[in-house]
Amino acid sequence: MEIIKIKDQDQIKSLSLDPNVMTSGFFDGVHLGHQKLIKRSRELADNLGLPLVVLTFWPYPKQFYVKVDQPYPILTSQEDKYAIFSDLGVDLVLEVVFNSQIQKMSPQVFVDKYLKSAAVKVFIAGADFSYGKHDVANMDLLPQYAQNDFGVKKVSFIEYEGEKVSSSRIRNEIKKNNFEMVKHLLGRPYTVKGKIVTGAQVGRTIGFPTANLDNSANYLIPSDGVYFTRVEIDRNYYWGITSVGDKPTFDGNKRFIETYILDFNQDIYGKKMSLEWLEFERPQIKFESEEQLIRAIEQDEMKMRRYVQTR
Ligand SMILES: Cc1cc2nc3c(=O)[nH]c(=O)nc-3n(C[C@H](O)[C@H](O)[C@H](O)COP(=O)(O)O)c2cc1C
Ligand SMILES: Nc1ncnc2c1ncn2[C@@H]1O[C@H](COP(=O)(O)OP(=O)(O)OP(=O)(O)O)[C@@H](O)[C@H]1O
Repeated sequence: MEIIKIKDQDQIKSLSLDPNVMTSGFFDGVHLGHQKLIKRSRELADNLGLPLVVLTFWPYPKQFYVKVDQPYPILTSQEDKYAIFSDLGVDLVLEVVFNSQIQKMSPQVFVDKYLKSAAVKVFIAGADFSYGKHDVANMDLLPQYAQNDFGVKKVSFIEYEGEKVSSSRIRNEIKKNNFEMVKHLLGRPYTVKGKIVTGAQVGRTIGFPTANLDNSANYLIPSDGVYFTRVEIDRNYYWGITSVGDKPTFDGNKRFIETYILDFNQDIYGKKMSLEWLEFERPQIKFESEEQLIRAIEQDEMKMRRYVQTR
């Protein structure tokens, strides 16, 4: 699978692409709905004997529509997203640099520059695919902008338990710590990845070493609390207890994602770690003393060991 970054609006034309089937979206999470859409697109492309192109974006277009100062949190990194695309048989990814210029582009110019210039024969997407402000260029209006240059195929929504599978639904379930439901909607467990970095380095030691996850990739992290997790480092798997919070017992003011890895004692600074969220255990507590915190973590560990035996 080839990945081409599209930095300016006339670049696609200069690529002189072969006629293709194209689908498009941000695909955050590459959830079950997205997977089904890509599989259908692949089948269509095979039937027509054409390659499959995914037109996607970076950064997250939602950022430009929802007025927030912080980058919008993601469910999947671009790297992981593209690995799934590749497994699903995508031939080419066009990653368009999304900016306010594209946001303001008229639907017709968008269709001309990004679809027609890419030699699209059939554009296939879910019923809610829209470009620009809502309902400006949606799947029903797209044939008008296509002007018979390409066909448009609308795919009906994939549902789970009677409700549309969507990234926003998955976000809500993560916020509610419903990791089993999230697993069903994603088709895999919710996993965040990042480097292990040094913590506050205040030199305090409570006898529970923790691996701090650097979340500069800006994954959506569950709310403050203590969680049972599964950790992957160098393709080895371990059980972990992850604390998300600002160490209220010590009046901390910085949020950490720190994991105490069971039966583990290695120097792992700088390594990449994957954290799979299994279960919420308890909220963060401001303990009266360090002693009480230590007793609580000992309890956490006992519960985790019991939990592991049930799996
Ligand atoms: C399993 C676990 C549960 C934790 N729960 C809490 C908590 O409820 N309240 C709190 O203030 N800190 C909690 N922490 C964070 C500890 O305060 C922190 O790991 C400790 O202060 C060491 O910090 P340091 O890395 O800065 O030395 C927890 C840590 C772990 C590993
Ligand atoms: N449940 C679904 N079934 C089929 N296609 C879907 C489903 N959800 C999204 N799609 C389609 O997948 C493509 C990518 O979706 P995109 O990332 O743009 O938004 P989204 O997943 O619908 O967002 P959200 O989940 O936040 O509503 C679009 O063509 C969209 O219509």
